Amino acid sequence: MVILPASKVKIGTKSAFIVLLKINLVELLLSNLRIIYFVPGKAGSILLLAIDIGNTNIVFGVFSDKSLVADWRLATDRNRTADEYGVLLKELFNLSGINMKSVEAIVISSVVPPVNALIESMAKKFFHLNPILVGPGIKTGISIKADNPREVGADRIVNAVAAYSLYGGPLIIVDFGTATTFCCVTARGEYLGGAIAPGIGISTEALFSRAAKLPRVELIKPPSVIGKNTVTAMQSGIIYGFAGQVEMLVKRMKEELGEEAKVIATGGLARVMAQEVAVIDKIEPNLTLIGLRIIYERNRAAVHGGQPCR
Ligand SMILES: Nc1ncnc2c1ncn2[C@@H]1O[C@H](COP(=O)(O)OP(=O)(O)O)[C@@H](O)[C@H]1O
Ligand SMILES: CC(C)(COP(=O)(O)O)[C@@H](O)C(=O)NCCC(=O)O
Ligand SMILES: [K+]
Repeated sequence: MVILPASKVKIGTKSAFIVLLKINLVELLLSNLRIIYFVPGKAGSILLLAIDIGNTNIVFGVFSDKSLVADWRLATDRNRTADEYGVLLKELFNLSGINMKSVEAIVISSVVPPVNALIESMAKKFFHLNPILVGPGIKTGISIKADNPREVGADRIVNAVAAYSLYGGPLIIVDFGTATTFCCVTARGEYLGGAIAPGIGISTEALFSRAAKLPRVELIKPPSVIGKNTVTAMQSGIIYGFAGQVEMLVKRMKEELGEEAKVIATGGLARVMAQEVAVIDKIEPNLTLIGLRIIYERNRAAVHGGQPCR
């Protein structure tokens, strides 16, 4: 919004000044309406808090209906207490101008079981809600064809739900998290399985912690594939090495699927990698949060009888 100070409006243009003033007043009104619209909780809307507990980060997403209105990342730390997570979250809600009391449901996906109880007790104490944990008994809407569906990481299933709902199948989902996971979904929405590789962050961590002369490097693309110094040589090995890993696995998976699958990338390092990997069709940074929202919708009637779960 632009408010022109009266001193900047030339004398002799009184009517222009009035027009400008009117435009500014209308804009002021509209921008305030926008603020009310975009800061749910203030407008009394019902919110869903989706929590994705990964091995490196816990991602929190607040949905107002289908829109993600805020998302925050906190480090996964099993030594933190429920109170500490609660206070951090309260602060983040306040900073975003969202009323915590407007959260009517919480849905959680976790691949770090020791942290579950912590986050569940935070949900009870700070939100007065019993969260839904994605796991056995929760309807996902996709059929899992892995040998043992119970052992598949909840984040992989939630990603598959979101990607299938957004793009249809066949699909290959690549999640650049603590591990790099590859998941295949058929045209009919069946989860087939995939691959689990050591993640980029933990692999590079191993490299510089185990080799005395190798420094910690920034994960950026070097000027050339042939590195001219230790840092650029490491960046080349990491960026192009992992790009090659993705290309090879995707190529072989497509061959095995026998169909031209769409490739969707997510996870903390998806953006960096997608620049170097031609086979990635789409980046969805919030794929897991989107999947959690969809799963909540599919289960809300069964879990709460359609009522808020307070
Ligand atoms: N916004 C970000 N920008 C750059 N790197 C990130 C970002 N978020 C996470 N990372 C890095 O990506 C890796 C995986 O993170 P994340 O996807 O949060 O893992 P997980 O889901 O396993 O907790 C980590 O090495 C982390 O440091
Ligand atoms: C493969 C994973 C470690 C990935 O976790 P993340 O990188 O998101 O922290 C997680 O999905 C997991 O623990 N899965 C269980 C094994 C499986 O999916 O078969
Ligand atoms: K994850």
